[in-house]
Amino acid sequence: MTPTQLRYEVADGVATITLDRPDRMNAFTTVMAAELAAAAAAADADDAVRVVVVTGAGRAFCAGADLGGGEGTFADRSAVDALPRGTVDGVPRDWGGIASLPFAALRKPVIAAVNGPAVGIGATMTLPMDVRIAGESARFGFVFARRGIVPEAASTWFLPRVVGISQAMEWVATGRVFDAAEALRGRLVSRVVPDADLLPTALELAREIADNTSGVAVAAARQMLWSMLGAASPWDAHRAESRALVELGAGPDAAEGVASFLGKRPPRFTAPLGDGAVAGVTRWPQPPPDLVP
Ligand SMILES: CCCCCCCCCCCCC[C@H](O)CC(=O)SCCNC(=O)CCNC(=O)[C@H](O)C(C)(C)COP(=O)(O)OP(=O)(O)OC[C@H]1O[C@@H](n2cnc3c(N)ncnc32)[C@H](O)[C@@H]1OP(=O)(O)O
Repeated sequence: MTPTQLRYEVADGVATITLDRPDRMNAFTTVMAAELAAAAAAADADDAVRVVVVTGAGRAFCAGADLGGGEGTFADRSAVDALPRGTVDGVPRDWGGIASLPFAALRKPVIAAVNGPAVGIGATMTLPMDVRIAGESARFGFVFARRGIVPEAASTWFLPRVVGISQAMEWVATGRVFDAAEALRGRLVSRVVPDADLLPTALELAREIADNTSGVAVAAARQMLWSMLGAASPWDAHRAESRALVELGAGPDAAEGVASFLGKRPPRFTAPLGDGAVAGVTRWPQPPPDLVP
């Protein structure tokens, strides 16, 4: 089904997802949540897609939950009051978890090109995206406490692991909106570029990955890096790495990686991603049984 609140385009091994409600600063709705999940699933299933780039149309990346009227917004208190209390479904299943966790579980790297304000779920959805690049006019805000609620989209797991507990607490406890320079100092973003250079920079990085690396090797490395954040010891990492090394080392991409180097030619990697278990590294994160849709 053609999405109505985002655009999904694939070119040169890169899927570009553009949040597309510029008149509402791409404010988030349940429709956008469902369309984001569908776009992440499409990118994961498409062997022609090696890397995903996410950005916003217009002057904002995403202004957070749409606090105005209309389908899937939060102006309607009766809709909010109707939400079940005390269950894992308190927040509609197609909400925070959908905005982030499908990107976390992707078997491909995700680059967020933050082109303006990213506030509330607009900020938290970027946390499982592996690389965040900001345009100079980007702003971020974990504003939840200023709206009387708490962070969502699994951000209380992701944010302290991305920026550290001290910086996470400062941004969450104040709820302030801060600029790209502060985001860079806090290591929320890896670089800040002029606005006009943002999408070209993100696409150049995406193509550098797509053109030079084995998809199955990057998928395995990505899932090990993230999943080891919860590991009990470096031995857990060593175990996963050893399993993946042996399996990938016997695979076609390892042979091609060596042959292309020795042959002084670009690599042509062909190993498929497989059925979701990549090189012995299972898909991460797996939802616990009581959260499986
Ligand atoms: C918050 C939910 C309450 C209901 C609780 C329900 C509980 C159960 C379910 C909860 C699950 C939802 C959780 C959600 O994911 C959490 C969030 O995302 S909270 C964050 C919500 N978003 C915001 O609070 C952002 C508010 N906006 C801003 O901070 C700023 O607008 C900006 C984005 C930093 C941009 O600033 P400026 O460039 O200065 O622009 P303006 O402020 O002047 O805004 C221009 C214009 O746009 C309107 N607008 C801005 N943001 C939103 C928005 N999110 N929704 C609707 N409208 C928005 C703003 O009012 C201005 O309108 P105008 O005055 O021009 O008519």
